[in-house]
Amino acid sequence: MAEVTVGVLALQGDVREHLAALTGAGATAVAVRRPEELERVDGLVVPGGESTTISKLAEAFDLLDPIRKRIGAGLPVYGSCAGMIMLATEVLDGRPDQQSFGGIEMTVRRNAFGRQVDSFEAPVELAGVPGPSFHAVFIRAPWVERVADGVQVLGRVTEGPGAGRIVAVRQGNVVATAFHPELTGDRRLHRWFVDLVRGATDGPGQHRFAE
Ligand SMILES: NC(=O)CC[C@H](N)C(=O)O
Repeated sequence: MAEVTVGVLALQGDVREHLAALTGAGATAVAVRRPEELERVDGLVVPGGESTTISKLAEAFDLLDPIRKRIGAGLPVYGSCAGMIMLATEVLDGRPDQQSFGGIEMTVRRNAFGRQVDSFEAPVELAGVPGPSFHAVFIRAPWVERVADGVQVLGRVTEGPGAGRIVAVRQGNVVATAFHPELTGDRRLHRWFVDLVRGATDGPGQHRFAE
């Protein structure tokens, strides 16, 4: 199987958990803090954490535009929770100066499930990922309020206060979930993403556009 290097944006958030999950899924996993490090990866994970902080640090570390450009050139990217927010073209309830990388034409609402359900767990089935429902962990999670044509809805909350809400999406090579598979032992999503990276990579630094 082709070896692929997947970066984890290491500015803030649950970086270590994603690095471990990617290693477990068969990729070479590296932390990305500088533009030079970004150039070497075949795929990128934007972790959960705090999107306002990740946004500020991405600007301070000169990563905002390089990441936008690589996404535009077809880089496979997966974002969980705050990472989902960073991949949205429109963010509701964000800070006025909050920036995102874009990549998925969608509107997300930060902290959407509200205070009473700051954190909760619910089963979520993901289209394209075989096996039983994910035991999805939501922590001050966003939900997706609108998707443009061309954005595939991969999963919705099936139970509880947010039942029916979209919490997993894909547009081309860019994938996002409102929940955190990196916090559970379930590696199916990371394996699926590593396969997506393999499929998109013809050689180091070469990326095709998604089907
Ligand atoms: N667990 C998380 O990543 C929380 C996301 C956080 N509420 C934000 O707006 O970025």
